[in-house]
Amino acid sequence: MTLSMGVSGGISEETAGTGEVIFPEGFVWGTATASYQIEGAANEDGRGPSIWDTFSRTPGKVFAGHTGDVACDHYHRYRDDVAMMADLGVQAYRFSMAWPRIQPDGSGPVNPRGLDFYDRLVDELHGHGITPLVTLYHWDLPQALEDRGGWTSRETAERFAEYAAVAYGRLGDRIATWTTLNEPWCSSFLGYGAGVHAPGRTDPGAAFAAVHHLLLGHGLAVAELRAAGAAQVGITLNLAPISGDDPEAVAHIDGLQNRIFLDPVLRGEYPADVVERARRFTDWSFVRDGDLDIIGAPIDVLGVNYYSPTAVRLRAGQPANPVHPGSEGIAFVQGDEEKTAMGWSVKPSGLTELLTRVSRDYPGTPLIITENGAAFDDVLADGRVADERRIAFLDGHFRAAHAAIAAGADLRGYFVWSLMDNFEWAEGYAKRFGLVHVDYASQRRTPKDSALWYREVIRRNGLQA
Ligand SMILES: OC[C@H]1NNC[C@@H](O)[C@@H]1O
Repeated sequence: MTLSMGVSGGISEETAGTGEVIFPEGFVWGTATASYQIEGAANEDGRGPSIWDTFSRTPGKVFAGHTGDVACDHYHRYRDDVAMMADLGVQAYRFSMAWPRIQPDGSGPVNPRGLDFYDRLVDELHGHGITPLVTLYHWDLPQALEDRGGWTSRETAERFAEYAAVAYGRLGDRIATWTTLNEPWCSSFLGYGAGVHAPGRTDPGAAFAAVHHLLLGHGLAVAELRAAGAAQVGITLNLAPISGDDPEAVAHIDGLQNRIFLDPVLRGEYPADVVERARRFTDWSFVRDGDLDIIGAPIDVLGVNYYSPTAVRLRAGQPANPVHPGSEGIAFVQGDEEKTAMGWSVKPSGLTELLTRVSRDYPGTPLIITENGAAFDDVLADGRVADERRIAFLDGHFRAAHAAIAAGADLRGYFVWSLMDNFEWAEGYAKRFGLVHVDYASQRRTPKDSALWYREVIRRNGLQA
């Protein structure tokens, strides 16, 4: 089953507010994870070091010095985890492959034992009737490539395309949907600009070079995947609706958060206003003739990750937010909405706004919500996690997604982040996003109430009144 199969049947008559909501026939319900966040086995079966192995070992970078060395031990427990997904009725599973497992140095020799793991995982998924959706890169760049410049270097983009071809060569017969990158905004602006993610660099110029080479890697990988016969290719972007009273401030942040990725991938051009504003940090000389044609090659599906909206306003004297180069004088403000354990505003209507905007401004590409979910301070008591706030969060966002479909968005599926609690990057294991609770000492999995609720949503293909 491919994930962008045409959904048949119309939208049920949506009842306003909390009424019954039924999604189109064929709508795909899934869960999502990423390799470094769940696999563990960091030094097993030939896996090489990634920038996150290095970063998490750098004192002060990750909460309490947590690392992905063991994580959820998914590398060894994948059969039980897949069986657990099947029990929850999950129809599709979004996971990422660890480049350093497949090419320990990021180039050259392939590690067959790394590919063997994904072989086993994909066969287990198919054995349970669960459709795989793979992300080729979810931030665990081989350290050897970072040592040669990482995403600031054009070479990394070229090596990424080679890696994509290797991965497809082994698994292309069993994976229909291939997405190249997860959230290049995080890899570039958090990793090279603000330094709060691996590799921990704080150089805005490097961040813009990373933006370009990540996108070039995407385009080069799409060409390899197409040549190899991939059924569906795409990319996942973390996007947010930007609101505020000052149009220039909104345009500035919308440009850095959204349009600097959407425009190249879906229009084959960088937004002129972003290029001009960035000239104080870069001369864009890393862009070569023909690059934008490569980056803008058509894709079959756009993955959208949404968590929370962004609101900005002008504030005299406000220092730049290091995550948004050049944002002096722009304050990031939060409303009085409920907050998650990450401090993020809960605003389901932001999802409707985002999906309808993308559909309006970038028509013609089917959308999948590849991540949406929330961290709350879950408590396991008597073998149960009564995570009613997560249920409310998901209920609201599912309704918001349905409203976007009713407004014309071509939304094909929804992957809840995350299947299970896992390594939340700089927050380590302190933040729990899972539908399933993980006791890291025992590795015991406990489906939360939200997982049992989600099972009913999937069975019903919608929400009860
Ligand atoms: O912060 C929650 C998630 N956001 N998107 C990327 C994932 O790796 C994160 O865990």
